[in-house]
Amino acid sequence: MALPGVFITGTDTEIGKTAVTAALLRDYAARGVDAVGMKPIAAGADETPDGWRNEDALALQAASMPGVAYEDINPWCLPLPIAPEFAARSAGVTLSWPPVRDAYARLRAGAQRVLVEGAGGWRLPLSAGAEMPDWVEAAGWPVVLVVGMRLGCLNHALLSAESIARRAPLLGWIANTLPPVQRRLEENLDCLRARMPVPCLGQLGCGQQRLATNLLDDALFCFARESSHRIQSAADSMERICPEPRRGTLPESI
Ligand SMILES: Nc1ncnc2c1ncn2[C@@H]1O[C@H](COP(=O)(O)OP(=O)(O)OP(=O)(O)O)[C@@H](O)[C@H]1O
Ligand SMILES: C[C@H](N)[C@H](N)CCCCCC(=O)O
Ligand SMILES: [Mg+2]
Repeated sequence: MALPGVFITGTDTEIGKTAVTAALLRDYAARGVDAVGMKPIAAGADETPDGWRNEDALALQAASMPGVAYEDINPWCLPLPIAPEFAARSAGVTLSWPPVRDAYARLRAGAQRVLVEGAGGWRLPLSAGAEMPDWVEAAGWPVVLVVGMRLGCLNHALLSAESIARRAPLLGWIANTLPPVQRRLEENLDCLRARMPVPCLGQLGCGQQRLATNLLDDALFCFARESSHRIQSAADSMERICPEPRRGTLPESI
């Protein structure tokens, strides 16, 4: 079964999307699953002899299966560490979907899993008429929400889940325990487990490097099966409504 990429978004910037994505990639590697991380848009980069390089994209490349080109991991690498729309303006470029679409196709052709890290939070503006959810919808990526467990995360998590569900399938959420560990952490986790519309797929602890991928895989395979059933039933319905003409019999209307 061809699995779609999974879009990893977060309740904010700097809340652990990269830490969680890299930890998931390391667990896939330990399980012998060929997995690759992607950072379509990165804002904040250093100039190197090989070109501009972003630390998130490098971290994902390091945690990915070997031999993946940086340019496919990070098609849009912008020098300034600011909102990508403004960083693109400063760089004299306009963020567009085709380079991301083509790079993703190459990554997906060579890997069993592709984890696509967003930038900032879910509704990231990209240009005058586009936001990141437009690309996620175009790609058909299901979404996982990383919740940075810090004061304020309850509201951010619930609002993000509500907004994501309007545009894309939300597979689940992952708790990331950033330092310093928030007060009453367990009560915050219990509150989200009770209120979030989708299951918790794991928790990355403080300073941990690995995160089990089994719950993510369960949710992803379930999504892929349901999607293929929907496509098949739509095809079946079309067949019933307008069956292919049998050879040698032309419809009366011609
Ligand atoms: N579970 C954790 N334990 C310890 N440090 C963490 C943890 N999660 C994140 N951090 C640290 O917090 C900082 C922000 O994390 P990270 O870069 O993953 O955030 P992000 O959401 O990917 O940010 P951006 O929006 O810029 O992509 C980093 O210095 C990272 O090492
Ligand atoms: C530069 C930073 N580390 C992120 N890569 C980009 C964060 C974009 C935030 C946009 C916003 O204000 O919502
Ligand atoms: Mg990141």
